[in-house]
Amino acid sequence: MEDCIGHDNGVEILVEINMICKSGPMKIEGKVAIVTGGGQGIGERFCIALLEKGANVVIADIKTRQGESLSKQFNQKYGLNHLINYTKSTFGNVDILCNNAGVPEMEQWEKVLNINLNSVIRGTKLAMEAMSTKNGGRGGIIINTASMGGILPMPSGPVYCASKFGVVGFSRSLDTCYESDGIRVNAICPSFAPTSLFEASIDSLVNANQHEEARKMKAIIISIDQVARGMIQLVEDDTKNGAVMRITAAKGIDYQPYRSSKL
Ligand SMILES: NC(=O)C1=CN([C@@H]2O[C@H](COP(=O)(O)OP(=O)(O)OC[C@H]3O[C@@H](n4cnc5c(N)ncnc54)[C@H](O)[C@@H]3O)[C@@H](O)[C@H]2O)C=CC1
Ligand SMILES: CC/C=C\C[C@H](O)[C@H](O)/C=C/C=C/C=C\C=C\C(=O)C/C=C\CCC(=O)O
Repeated sequence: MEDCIGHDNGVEILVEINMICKSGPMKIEGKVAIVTGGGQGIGERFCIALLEKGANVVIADIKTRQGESLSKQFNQKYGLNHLINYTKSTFGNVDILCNNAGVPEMEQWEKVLNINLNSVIRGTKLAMEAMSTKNGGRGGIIINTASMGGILPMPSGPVYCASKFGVVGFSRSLDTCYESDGIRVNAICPSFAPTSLFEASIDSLVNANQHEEARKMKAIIISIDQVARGMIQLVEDDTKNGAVMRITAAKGIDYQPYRSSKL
């Protein structure tokens, strides 16, 4: 807004108009995104969706046919810390972080918590340092992939469920960071989607003769593309901060309602 209307309330109007202009949807084209677990499944669709919107996408994955050597190199050499520094030094900024990597329930339950929760916390903290307007960054958005298993109990995967409840609580607790650092943090909670992780979970149930539980999970399956559309909605809508998006067969994309109380 170059020219001034000339009198005091003109300036107020200018400020007001500026504020209105600033609240448009976040433009993804040209932004820099990181997608952990981007080698397949939901993460791969996240990469495609962000690429289709013109973002530069850094894929961090330990197991992908196409870029396995790069991913291994990435992960061996860089890890999350170097991943973010590498992204910032290569592209100048980190604007979007999808903490998406995850593993299903397994015997080594500490691994489930380490990857599904600790890495989400670590990645969020590191990205916030890179993104924060307090550190010369330009702000940004962090999408933490939780699960409907982060809202509802999951007898078939109690530790997995605990990790996802943790992701939801952690993400919701960071809603003050938009005001202080220009960073929005949201959680996305898909229901069952046809990926390797889901298939591994079905196999475990079938092997344990829990055929009815497996049938129930398959009955409420959603599409991976639906999840990617939900992620894009969270990135583009800058009114979404500390939000918990649900993606279910029954209700499509909606948001978990919470009482506004905080501790
Ligand atoms: N598929 C489903 O039914 C649902 C999945 N989710 C969540 O979505 C996210 C993505 O899972 P899916 O695409 O379904 O599974 P997937 O197994 O198809 O893809 C997960 C990707 O993450 C990668 N990964 C695992 N550990 C990693 C690590 N330490 N560092 C880097 N990459 C790592 C894997 O190599 C894989 O490429 C996970 O957090 C999962 O818990 C949430 C709700 C539903
Ligand atoms: C052990 C892990 C096995 C599979 C994990 C899956 O990958 C995924 O993370 C878990 C999904 C869990 C889905 C659980 C319930 C889904 C319920 C519905 O979709 C019910 C419909 C609406 C509920 C919303 C409401 O209460 O209004």
